[in-house]
Amino acid sequence: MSLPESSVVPVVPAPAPQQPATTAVPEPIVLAARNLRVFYGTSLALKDINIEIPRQQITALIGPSGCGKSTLLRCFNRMNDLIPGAKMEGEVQFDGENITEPGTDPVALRRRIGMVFQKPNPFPKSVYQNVAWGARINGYRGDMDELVERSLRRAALWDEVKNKLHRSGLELSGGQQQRLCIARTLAVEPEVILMDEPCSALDPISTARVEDLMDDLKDEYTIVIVTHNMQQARRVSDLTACLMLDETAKDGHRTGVIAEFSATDLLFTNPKDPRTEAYITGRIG
Ligand SMILES: Nc1ncnc2c1ncn2[C@@H]1O[C@H](COP(=O)(O)OP(=O)(O)OP(=O)(O)O)[C@@H](O)[C@H]1O
Repeated sequence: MSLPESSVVPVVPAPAPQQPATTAVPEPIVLAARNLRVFYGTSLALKDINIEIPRQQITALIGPSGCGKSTLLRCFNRMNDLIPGAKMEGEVQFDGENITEPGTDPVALRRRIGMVFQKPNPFPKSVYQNVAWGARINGYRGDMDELVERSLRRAALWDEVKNKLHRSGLELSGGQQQRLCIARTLAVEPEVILMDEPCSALDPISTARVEDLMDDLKDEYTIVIVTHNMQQARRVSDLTACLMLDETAKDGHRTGVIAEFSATDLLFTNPKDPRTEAYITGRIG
């Protein structure tokens, strides 16, 4: 039955309920450096490094070549320990624990803080073995097939490799190899993923896939990425630290410092430090 026109009551939207004023709750800090200095031999590579990395966010480290981005990244899982002559002073905290203390087991630490490198570096083994490797040496007792599939799905690679799990990982394209390395890292179930220029060896399409993947992964993981590509930092990261060479060093040493650390949008639209502005506008290379 149709209603007479006069009985149709116009729908007036109910007033929106008053929203309480909210302030964004900052994510808890998962990694922090406090008064960190890093030496290679007698050469001071980084000084006065103070930074707090929030959980489940993407933090980008940018800055000119040689300012210490990769050095800082490697401090977070003690990868610098593997470089003869490298030494850290100050504190690096992971979940509130100072991981520079001699009591920290770097191997156990690297299980919780995984790393993806610039150049995809799968082992010369099958796709399956590449993913299973870390879990196996850590004594994983669950269903390995399930873990391999889950890790490859999480790395957005499953559909491309599900029919070639037992082919060499080296037969994949560069972009697929990098996602395989990410799957290998995820299979160890880390909390943090450090990425050192993960796209610099990839074409634009593969780069876009890795960037999309990073965006997906931040629901579960904290990501710290070193990138030379400022557009990439802008696209993917929530926070950006801009490192610079310290202009006050008089002894000829090239020492990196953090010039500015803030929300990515802010850093790129309204940099507070003239060195950041010079870098992001291309005046410092
Ligand atoms: N293994 C090493 N041994 C000695 N010095 C090193 C080593 N690795 C880096 N350095 C020095 O430490 C400084 C910082 O290097 P690092 O690679 O961390 O900078 P970066 O900002 O990541 O550079 P790039 O953008 O060119 O990769 C540089 O002066 C570099 O020469």
